[in-house]
Amino acid sequence: MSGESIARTAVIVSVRRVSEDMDPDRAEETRQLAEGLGADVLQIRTFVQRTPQRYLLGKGQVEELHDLLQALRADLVIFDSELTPPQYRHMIDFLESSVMDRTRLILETFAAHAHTGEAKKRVQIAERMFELGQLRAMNAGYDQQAGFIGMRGPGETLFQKRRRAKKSEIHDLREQVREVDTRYAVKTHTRQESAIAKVAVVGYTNVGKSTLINVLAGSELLAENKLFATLDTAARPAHFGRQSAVLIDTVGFIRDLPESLMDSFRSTLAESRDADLLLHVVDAGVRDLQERIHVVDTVLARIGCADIPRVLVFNKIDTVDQARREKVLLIGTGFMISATTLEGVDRLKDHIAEVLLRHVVHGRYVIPFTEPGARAELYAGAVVVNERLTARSWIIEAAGAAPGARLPQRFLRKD
Ligand SMILES: Nc1nc2c(ncn2[C@@H]2O[C@H](COP(=O)(O)OP(=O)(O)OP(=O)(O)O)[C@@H](O)[C@H]2O)c(=O)[nH]1
Ligand SMILES: [Mg+2]
Repeated sequence: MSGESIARTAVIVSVRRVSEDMDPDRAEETRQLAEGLGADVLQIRTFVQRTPQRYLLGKGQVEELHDLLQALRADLVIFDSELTPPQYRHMIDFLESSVMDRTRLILETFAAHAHTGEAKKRVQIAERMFELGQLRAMNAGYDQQAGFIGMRGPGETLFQKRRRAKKSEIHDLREQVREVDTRYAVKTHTRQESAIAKVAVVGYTNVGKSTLINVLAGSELLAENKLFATLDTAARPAHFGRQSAVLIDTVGFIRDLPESLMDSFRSTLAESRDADLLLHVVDAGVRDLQERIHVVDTVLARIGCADIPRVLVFNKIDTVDQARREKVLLIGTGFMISATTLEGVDRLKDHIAEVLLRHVVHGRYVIPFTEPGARAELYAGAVVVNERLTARSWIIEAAGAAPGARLPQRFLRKD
């Protein structure tokens, strides 16, 4: 896998069982992924699988696909599902063109968008793990085909050699990102101690997470109309009323996110785990909105974020008509906004301020000059809104402290 764009003419193939409906959203998403890598998609072709096929498509269907590729002069065929290693090999042999499946397409997309050293290494880990999985599956397949389970043939030795090489590559790469993973852990820990509220912006890919953070924090994170534009998490300070918070931009999710990517990006994804609040951003304009919400909820649960307070944000509301707005409201309670026209953004900000306030110990502290340690504690554990001096003390107004922060409560004046 190169990570370079695949400037080619492509046909997307969607295979469904007789009992299944065509899933146009999935095929469309595959098209977006392919186009994001520079492919020119000539056609989306659906095949119906009447009986389970060892090679996904029947003999006649593979011939039909072969002829279609020739007629269109397409040099790449993309399956919008995952192929098993034997299916993949079979398609390459029979179709005489390059073959990709959904997993490879997503891996390529990540590879193409990885700009930092860290992201590049994580993608490499995912690629090696994917290849290792393919090796294992192929080996198991050969064993079954040849019927010599347990026999030590030359093929097995080669397999073992390759497997060892992959494993050692994965080990080395993991060592290289371990330091970064530790830094994540330390950062999380420090932030918990300083008790500045943390708001993680999560959601399906391309819904406008980075754009929303830029609006809320006045930042300039990369935001573009591409799936997986963001591959590194980023933190940006923002203010909601008198509350300070850190906004966290995160890697987007997608249905069937390859396991290997899920694994190698786990620590980045888990950045959201100690958030005080999750903004789950969705694109109000997509048809499969509910399914996408479900995909995101499932991943959030898997990475340990199920119990964090959550706000649904229906973004891109500028792209939908009134009828759709009403439909969206039936899907769930949330905020309708547009991160580009800014409609609804102020209401969302007020709501975030309110939620953060619920977490906050807000008060006026009178700390004598003889207790500089208490003043330091307050600065570390809360957001200082105002400070003035009298002859003997600091009078400090503080907010923004999360529950559990160590604050010099003995100096708190309740008035
Ligand atoms: N029309 C419209 N477009 C928007 C809105 N918000 C974001 N966009 C566009 O949607 C595209 C994706 O925005 P990003 O902010 O990169 O989305 P993301 O969720 O961070 O995407 P990934 O990092 O790729 O997962 C960009 O082209 C944005 O300009 C909106 O409210 N309305
Ligand atoms: Mg982004």
